[in-house]
Amino acid sequence: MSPTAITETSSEKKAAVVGVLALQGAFQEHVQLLRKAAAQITSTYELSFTLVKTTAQLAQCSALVIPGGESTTMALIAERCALLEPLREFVKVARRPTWGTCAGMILLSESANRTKKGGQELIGGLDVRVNRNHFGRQVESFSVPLQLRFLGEGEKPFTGVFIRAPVVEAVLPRGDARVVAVRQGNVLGCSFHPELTGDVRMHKWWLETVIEDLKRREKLGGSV
Ligand SMILES: NC(=O)CC[C@H](N)C(=O)O
Repeated sequence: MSPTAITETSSEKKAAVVGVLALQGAFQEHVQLLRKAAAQITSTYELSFTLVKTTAQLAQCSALVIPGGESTTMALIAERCALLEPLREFVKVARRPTWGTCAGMILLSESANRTKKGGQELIGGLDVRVNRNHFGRQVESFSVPLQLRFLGEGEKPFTGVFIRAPVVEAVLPRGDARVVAVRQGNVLGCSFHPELTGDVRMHKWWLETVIEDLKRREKLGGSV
């Protein structure tokens, strides 16, 4: 994948693009919350947000969100648009910060069960096995207060919205788990839907990790 250029803006801020995969699912909600979160962050980077439907659009991005929706549909569309390999390269070779929510986390897992015969194409990046639809069907959707320690000690609980949500049932190669948020290097996954809460905290926290990554790449003298 070609390096992503950053450009100096008149305010001497460096511009960087964060993409939201827009093949299917709740991508608009993510864009709205990312914009709201970015407005609360002061940094030397001017972040802009874009919908990603093509390889060319992906190549502009320094980081990516993969939304909730239907992972099999998203994988199929990605395959038809020849986006699957570029996505794998983005996540696993370029190691760009990538956050998958619900179906997005399924796609970012190395292994998923309850897939149809023949299996499901995944992007991978997280050494976990997820169990799709672990928390039941659409009518069994629920929300529950979650204590997300990475948001800071003493923070009020975060509302976890679970809709046909997966669980991380194994951390590979170690074994059994029952996890709803997982981070491995540049890849973050969560079972729930922070973009449906209006609560900006998780998007803000993730964008701060993206900015850290941009700074690190700049220091290394590579592409941002
Ligand atoms: N809300 C969601 O993203 C549901 C994910 C869905 N169960 C799937 O397998 O893709």
